[in-house]
Amino acid sequence: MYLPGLKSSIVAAEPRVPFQLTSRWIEVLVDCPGVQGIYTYKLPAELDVQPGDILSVPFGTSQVGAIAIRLSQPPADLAQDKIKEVIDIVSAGFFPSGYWQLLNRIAEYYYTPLMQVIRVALPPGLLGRSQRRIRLIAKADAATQFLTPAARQILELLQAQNQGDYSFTHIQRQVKGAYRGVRELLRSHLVESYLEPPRLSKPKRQKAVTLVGTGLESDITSRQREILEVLRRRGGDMWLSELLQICSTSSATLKTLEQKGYIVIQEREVLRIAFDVIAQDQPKALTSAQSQALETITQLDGYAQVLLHGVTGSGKTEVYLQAIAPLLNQGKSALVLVPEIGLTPQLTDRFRARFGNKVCVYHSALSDGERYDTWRQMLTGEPQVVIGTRSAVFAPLPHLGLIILDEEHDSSFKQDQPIPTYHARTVATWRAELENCPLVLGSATPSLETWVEVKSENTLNTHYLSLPERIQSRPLPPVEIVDMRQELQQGNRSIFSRSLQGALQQLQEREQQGILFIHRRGHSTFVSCRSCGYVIECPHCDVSLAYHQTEEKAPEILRCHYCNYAQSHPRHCPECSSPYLKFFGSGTQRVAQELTRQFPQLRVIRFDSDTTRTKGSHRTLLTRFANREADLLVGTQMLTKGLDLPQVTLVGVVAADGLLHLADYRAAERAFQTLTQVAGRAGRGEDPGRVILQTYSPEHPVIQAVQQHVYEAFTEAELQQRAALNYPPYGRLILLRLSSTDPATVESTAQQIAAQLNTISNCEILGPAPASVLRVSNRYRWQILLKLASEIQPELPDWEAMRSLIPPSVSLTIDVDPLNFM
Ligand SMILES: Nc1ncnc2c1ncn2[C@@H]1O[C@H](COP(=O)(O)OP(=O)(O)OP(=O)(O)O)[C@@H](O)[C@H]1O
Ligand SMILES: [Zn+2]
Ligand SMILES: [Zn+2]
Repeated sequence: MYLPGLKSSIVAAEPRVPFQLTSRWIEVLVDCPGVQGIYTYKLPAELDVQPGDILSVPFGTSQVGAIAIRLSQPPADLAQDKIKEVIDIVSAGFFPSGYWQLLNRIAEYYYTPLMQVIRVALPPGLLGRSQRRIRLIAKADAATQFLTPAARQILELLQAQNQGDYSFTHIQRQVKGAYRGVRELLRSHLVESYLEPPRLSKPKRQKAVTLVGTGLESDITSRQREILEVLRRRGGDMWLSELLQICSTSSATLKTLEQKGYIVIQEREVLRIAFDVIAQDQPKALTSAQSQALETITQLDGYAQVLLHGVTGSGKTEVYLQAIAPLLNQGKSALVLVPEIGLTPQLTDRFRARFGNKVCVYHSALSDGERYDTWRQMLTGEPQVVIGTRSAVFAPLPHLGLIILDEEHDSSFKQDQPIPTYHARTVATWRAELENCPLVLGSATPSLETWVEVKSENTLNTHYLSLPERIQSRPLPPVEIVDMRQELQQGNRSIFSRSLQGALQQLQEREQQGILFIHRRGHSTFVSCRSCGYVIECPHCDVSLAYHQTEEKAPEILRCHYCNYAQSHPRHCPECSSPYLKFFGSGTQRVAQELTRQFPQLRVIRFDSDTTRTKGSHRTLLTRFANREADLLVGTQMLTKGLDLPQVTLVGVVAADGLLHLADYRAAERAFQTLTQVAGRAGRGEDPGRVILQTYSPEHPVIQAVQQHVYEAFTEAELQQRAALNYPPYGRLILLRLSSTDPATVESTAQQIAAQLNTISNCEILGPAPASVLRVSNRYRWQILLKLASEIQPELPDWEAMRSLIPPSVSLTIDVDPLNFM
């Protein structure tokens, strides 16, 4: 089976099968406890079923709910008279029109079976928890004498009830032949059928701590006093779990305080989708660049792709907010996609301050219950704003008026695995097309893909909007580049240059705050023996183990950043027993320790994936920093994304080099984006900012471009190189990843597949080659990279056909438009 061309896929996703008038078939998704799959049913002639309708179908010995996905041909391997018939439509138009077209298009473009696409899109057990109900719609004065006895009996049953509304199962128990009876009543428009999502099972209760002390505490320790102080500063009322986390204290300590009468701990009800009360805020008076941008966006009618290119701190969020407000008044909804959940507390707070409880947050870290609640709220069709990470692009909002992708350049919008390996920006474009609404892509450092798409003159429906200045014409911070080779030559062996040391010294004196960016978490990237050169490696992966120590005297651990294997740090070299083991490369922990040593008075918060593992910890750490409980925030990549803290004046980049020398064709683009974004955190308030960028390659074009704040010049130069090598955005890439526990099988399979693919025209095949780290978690990994002219959907065998070439012990991922080449 071969796929149709790219351009036609939107059309191809629509059913264009020539149906006979008498028999039609439909593929439905059955999704009940224990069963999840796509099945084909026959359609009775009198039912007008559309994709997105909820149906009831016979399944085994019972009847279950199912979602109509697409009209189809009967499966070849089933006798037609064996195919069962759809019983009824339970709820017409349950999903927005075009939704299933979107999922089909994703399945096709990303070489993924539709079922796998549905799994990322829908919360599990959607239908299993819902209930079909029947209610009266008209006064039954006429025509009832023609009804069959069953239908009349049902009608009487409903009329006898106050609201004229019963569950279908109740009717079934009361009336014989309920199916036919209900169908008859539906056809005569006397009743309607609808699907009721389950009511919230049980309100969730959680412990809250309330301050009741007088402020005259005398019989408590200073530690306990500190806890009361934290509670007081936050208005005297906090969730227990939050207080425990912020104060790193135990329930026992809080119990003591309760016994002494300073606090009260009691259970309180929380909404499962909990949010703190946030002060209302009003729309701001826009700058002229903001007004121009807003005007263009609000005047759009139907599909359009808009790039909102605004330097860091130029007020893109305010434009989003004011573009959404009128939509809500028109009864429409908006979808806002953001890169990572660590970024969302601040952004969601801003949205909630403007739109209150019309805002829902949706991301993959929600529990099934929370995900389900949010879904239920979306399907009501009430105008609302959904903010979420990449999977929220599937949020089934009806009446979608606008899609926004904030920080559109960010690579966390791309899923590497499992399949479908979708990019939320690509899917958002299709979704906006299908819903006929605008898509706004916002960034200070747009991806080259978006830049080319919006800037090339022959595309219709694209708009380029620019916010070239910061709010209140604040300057972008000057970037000072420090050549670390010279520092060393001049006798400075510290990881901080003299310039950075001076700036750190000044922070506390001036009551300002700073951010230090480090490329890696952990302490050191690897440990090696000074006597024999042995490097300690992961037993399951072909990589060195990273050294972790959270603070001085804490346990020393070696950890694998690929498979998370951990062991304690050996005292002697496992190879030669020498005690001289040395650490190389510095991560966040090492930098934090070094800071404590050199600047003991400086209060530091570490912000990386090790310290933000638990739910709510991003928010907790950022709130502490915003409340000036620390002078310096030390962290990785996460710091670069959308933080808006006016009191931050200093940004330091400890070593830019780790970003510059990554071995993939996007390294320069990514390094430029990351460094520009992190630099953009400085000087967003009244006090001017300052950036100190330490590097061993000060002459590198990326470093130069970051210093001069020249996005466009950098981008044009980078695009020339991409064009010369036919890399994206000019050519397309598809990466096949193969892995197996058996090194020989995976290698030979990769070779066979590459040979098969060699027959595809217009396609260059690179590899097969072992992945840059061959073995991860004891699986050997090989890759085949396909390079294609842009706009061509290659005639790749479909997923099933490809799968059949591969022995069961080998796993395959087809990564379309890959960003990650590890
Ligand atoms: N018109 C305005 N008048 C006054 N303040 C504004 C205005 N618009 C935005 N701001 C404020 O300016 C600050 C920066 O805005 P915002 O965070 O939206 O910038 P941004 O463009 O998203 O930056 P980045 O890309 O760096 O995240 C915010 O504190 C915001 O409240
Ligand atoms: Zn050794
Ligand atoms: Zn490992």
